[in-house]
Amino acid sequence: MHARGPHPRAASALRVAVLASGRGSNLQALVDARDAGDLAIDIVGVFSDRAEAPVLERARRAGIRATSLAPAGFARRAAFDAALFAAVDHVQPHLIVCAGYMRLISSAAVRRHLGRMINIHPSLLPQYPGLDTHARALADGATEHGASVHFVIPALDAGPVIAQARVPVLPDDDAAALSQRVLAREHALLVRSVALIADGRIDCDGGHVRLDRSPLSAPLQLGADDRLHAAPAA
Ligand SMILES: Nc1nc2c(c(=O)[nH]1)N[C@@H](CN(C=O)c1ccc(C(=O)N[C@@H](CCC(=O)O)C(=O)O)cc1)CN2
Ligand SMILES: NCC(=O)N[C@@H]1O[C@H](COP(=O)([O-])[O-])[C@@H](O)[C@H]1O
Repeated sequence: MHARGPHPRAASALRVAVLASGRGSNLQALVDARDAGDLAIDIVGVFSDRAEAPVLERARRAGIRATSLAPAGFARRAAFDAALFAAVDHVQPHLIVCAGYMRLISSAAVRRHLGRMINIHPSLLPQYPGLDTHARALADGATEHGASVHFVIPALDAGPVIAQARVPVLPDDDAAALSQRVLAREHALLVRSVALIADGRIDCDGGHVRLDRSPLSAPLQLGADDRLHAAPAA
């Protein structure tokens, strides 16, 4: 990939809001990369649907605004999403990162943020959208598994894929072992993907991922060097 000039927004860091429901190791990877000077982002807020999610404490420890909203307080999914994204929009993010956010986001909310919302998913999409991906891969006898970073569209886990990380499935793997091996690669995958967006090198145009303003023919691949590389020609 040839280096290009930074995005016109280079004067200010990419404002990133994170949506998460769980332990927050992917958020932590973004925080650590930011603090190490490896990622030019300003994490402007972390938002969760679960008040007890450990990700919120990670955010607070990092000095990041942490907000939770209980879906039980809303009659409909769309009403919950309207309230949640009103809080998200209030911090004016350039990019929203779903990092273990375990709710289907209503179409209206997705459409308002099309091209500005990404998700990290624990499978090699389009394989295994949805939940329980590791158990499903094992049940199928898959020999390879991994994670994908994709732009979010209304259809679940169906948006254009930016980058993937691949891991082997080992004969004695159970879902826990496989998920740990995948998770260990997710952190670099997410950091590098967000870095390309922050540098203005990756965007989404008409439902297609572009790298340096040219259509990306296949997802970038995370190498052993923890950097993203063009997929080998088929
Ligand atoms: N409209 C979209 N919303 C979301 C997407 C997306 O691509 N389009 N990605 C997800 C993240 N995700 C997988 O990566 C995912 C999240 C939630 C679910 C799901 O079935 N959730 C259930 C509740 C499950 C539970 O509470 O344990 C639900 O919302 O009813 C599947 C996949 C983020 N949202
Ligand atoms: N369908 C969405 C989904 O399953 N996302 C997955 O949730 C985990 C969150 O871990 P973390 O809270 O430690 O970042 C990650 O493995 C991520 O891929």
